[in-house]
Amino acid sequence: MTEGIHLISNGKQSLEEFIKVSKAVSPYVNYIHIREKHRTDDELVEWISELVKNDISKGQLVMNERVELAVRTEIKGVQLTDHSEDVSSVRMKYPNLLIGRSVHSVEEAQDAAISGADYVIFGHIFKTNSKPGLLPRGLEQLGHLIKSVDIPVIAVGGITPKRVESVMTYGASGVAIMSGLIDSEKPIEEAKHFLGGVRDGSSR
Ligand SMILES: Cc1nc(C(=O)O)sc1CCOP(=O)(O)O
Repeated sequence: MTEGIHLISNGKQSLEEFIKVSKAVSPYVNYIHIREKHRTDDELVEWISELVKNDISKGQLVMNERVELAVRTEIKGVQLTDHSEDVSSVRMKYPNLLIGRSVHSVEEAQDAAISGADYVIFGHIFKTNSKPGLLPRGLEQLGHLIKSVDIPVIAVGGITPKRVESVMTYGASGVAIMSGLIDSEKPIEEAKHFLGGVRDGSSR
């Protein structure tokens, strides 16, 4: 299942800081994405092994872009982008790997779906400091994109607990969150709010 809550690392925390947040929120989130573009493969292998030592399941971990590293470390999945290997070639090589694709248009989403992605992440929906200077795409575009594909669409960008219900009402299967959990002073409380929103929104 790809629905629910995806936590995404912000590329700015130390491993220790990220482990702290991950441990706190892991009971409330479905997936934990390691999105640390500037780090070496060796560093990321260490991230995975330390997260696992801290009771984060490999089944919860998703690696941004680095497919071979995800396969080698036997974690759950990869999040592909327009800079990474194609969905179709990854799907052909690794039939059982969870494959998400980050998309920014209906065309990209449809291509990902046809190519065998399990889900797409679409954004950014709301204005967010994590994507400075770029116009948000908004709920209407989210709703339109969701209707144009038959795989789950996860909403990303400026997601707060209060906004979860609105994206779920537009048909999202879940939300991906960076600052809403990473920068929170009370990540457990915040994660519970996010989870409440996802549950209420999806039961509509
Ligand atoms: C990782 C990411 N991808 C986006 C996209 O639009 O594809 S927006 C984003 C950052 C989301 O951060 P926050 O939860 O702090 O708004």
